[in-house]
Amino acid sequence: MIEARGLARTFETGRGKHKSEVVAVAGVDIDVAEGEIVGFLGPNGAGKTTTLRMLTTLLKPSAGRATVAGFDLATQPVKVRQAIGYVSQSGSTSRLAVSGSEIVAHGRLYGISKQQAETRGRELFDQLDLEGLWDRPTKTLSGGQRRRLDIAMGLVHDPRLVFLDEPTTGLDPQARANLWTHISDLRTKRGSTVFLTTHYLDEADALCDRIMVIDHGTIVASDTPEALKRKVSGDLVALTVASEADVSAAASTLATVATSEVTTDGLLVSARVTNGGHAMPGLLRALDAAGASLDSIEVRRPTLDDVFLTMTGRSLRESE
Ligand SMILES: Nc1ncnc2c1ncn2[C@@H]1O[C@H](COP(=O)(O)OP(=O)(O)OP(=O)(O)O)[C@@H](O)[C@H]1O
Repeated sequence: MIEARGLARTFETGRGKHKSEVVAVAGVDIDVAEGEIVGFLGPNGAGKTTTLRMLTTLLKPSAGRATVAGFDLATQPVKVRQAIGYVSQSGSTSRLAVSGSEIVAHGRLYGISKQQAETRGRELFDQLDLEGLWDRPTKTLSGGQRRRLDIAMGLVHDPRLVFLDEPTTGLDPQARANLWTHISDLRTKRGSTVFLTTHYLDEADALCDRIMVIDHGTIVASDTPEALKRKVSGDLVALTVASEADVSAAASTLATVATSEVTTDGLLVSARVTNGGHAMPGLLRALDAAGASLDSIEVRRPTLDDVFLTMTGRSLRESE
């Protein structure tokens, strides 16, 4: 569905002697198969939106080439546009419009008849939990309803490939989880391929078959969420000791089973351990024998944030 090679974009900023270049996307290769839900993850300013805007023909690449939905980005941009749906970060619904007429007008822009657009629009309202809102002014919709209307607009011409730019930003947790269900339904009920950007790790984890991580305009990882997490060696074991006097005994005992360096922060002593749950009984006995008193112990499976940390040396949350 998407095959991009060396896709790059630089921007010129400033004037005269203040002129400089910003490398927004440094040359990325992207492959997305039919029916996949792929998440494009990265901190603010990493190059997600710029990549999406290039793939949707809204921005000319400075270098590289791509085929999108079977058409060449450079030579067949109109065909690409007709074959894809794009839901931007800010959405495209006017606040002054009425929901149903907005979607019909949008369908007309794609060259489908008024009647076809109305039939498709009502079907999408049904699928996206917007029943009863056809005649409602868009300004009276809740944030979640408005976002789902944006998605319906992006789907009215029945595209095989849908691009969603940060679909759940600004929604409350319940509306986000609800939208995730609708996004996975796009694949199961409509057979759509979905390429979405997000900075929410839980969203990428819950929704995507595959995740591509972009940082400073370069793709630093691309795999299933599970495979990415497996690349981080070991679970995090975090011990909170009872007093400062226990720190050194706890640290040296943890070091005997750790696969990473042991770090200490106040009363917290932590390290990565292969199969943390399995190592726990032996570790507790050894801590006891070493005379280290504990307040609490936590074993945490690697998260996508740990993946980002391993790949880039900083936390995705920090970099935001
Ligand atoms: N029109 C422009 N002119 C100059 N610089 C730009 C322009 N558009 C984007 N950039 C720069 O390119 C880089 C990538 O921006 P982009 O919007 O693609 O990031 P992003 O990953 O989508 O970020 P966010 O999560 O904040 O939306 C940033 O440094 C940004 O400031």
